Amino acid sequence: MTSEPANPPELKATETGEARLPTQWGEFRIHGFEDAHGSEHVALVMGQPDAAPAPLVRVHSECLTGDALFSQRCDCGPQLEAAMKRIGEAGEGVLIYLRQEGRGIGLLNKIRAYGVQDREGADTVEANEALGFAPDARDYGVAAAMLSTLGVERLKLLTNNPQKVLGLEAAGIQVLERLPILAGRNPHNHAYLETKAAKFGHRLDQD
Ligand SMILES: Nc1nc2c(ncn2[C@@H]2O[C@H](COP(=O)(O)OP(=O)(O)OP(=O)(O)O)[C@@H](O)[C@H]2O)c(=O)[nH]1
Repeated sequence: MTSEPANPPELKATETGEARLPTQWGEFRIHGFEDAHGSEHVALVMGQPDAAPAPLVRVHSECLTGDALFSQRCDCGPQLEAAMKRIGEAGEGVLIYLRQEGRGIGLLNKIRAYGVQDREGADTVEANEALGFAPDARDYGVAAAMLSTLGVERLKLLTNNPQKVLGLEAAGIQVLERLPILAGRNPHNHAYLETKAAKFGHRLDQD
């Protein structure tokens, strides 16, 4: 018996519309959502995950530099591609794309944090703190609300981040299994990945 989530997911995201989204990994349906702060998020849905006992799900936080601009400072772009490919191969699943850029501090602040890293040799946590931000300001309640709306409350999660598992579970989602997603390691993101493992407990050991 689990206690009630502190923030009921149904209060946190409103679905605004859906449409076809053909991709190189197959056809998804894209669902738009707006959260209580007016931020816009999307879910890509393939197959009938609401009818599956535990569909494959990726909850991906926005990274404009990695997802769209091919940055090698992080592993975000290759992880996004790997997740879409795995859902495509499974023929079923959900990719939640959360607009929580820069672990929730926003694009412009992430670029300032990159500057602190470049100038001072700070790691990603130290750079956030030097600018007065928490190391990770994300909230997975919105993702949980989106998943609940899509009828997916028990799932297998593609992530290396144990905080993501705990965050979703705290918001009422049952994560039956954590599946590693190891992609995009390169010489420019070595320190970034090591900091994730050392300071956030990311599981990168299956690489
Ligand atoms: N503040 C900050 N954010 C960063 C930096 N590098 C990448 N990010 C952000 O980190 C987030 C990474 O998100 P995800 O890939 O969903 O998640 P994760 O916590 O790495 O965990 P995984 O599920 O294992 O990938 C994105 O929002 C990026 O914009 C950085 O140096 N500083």
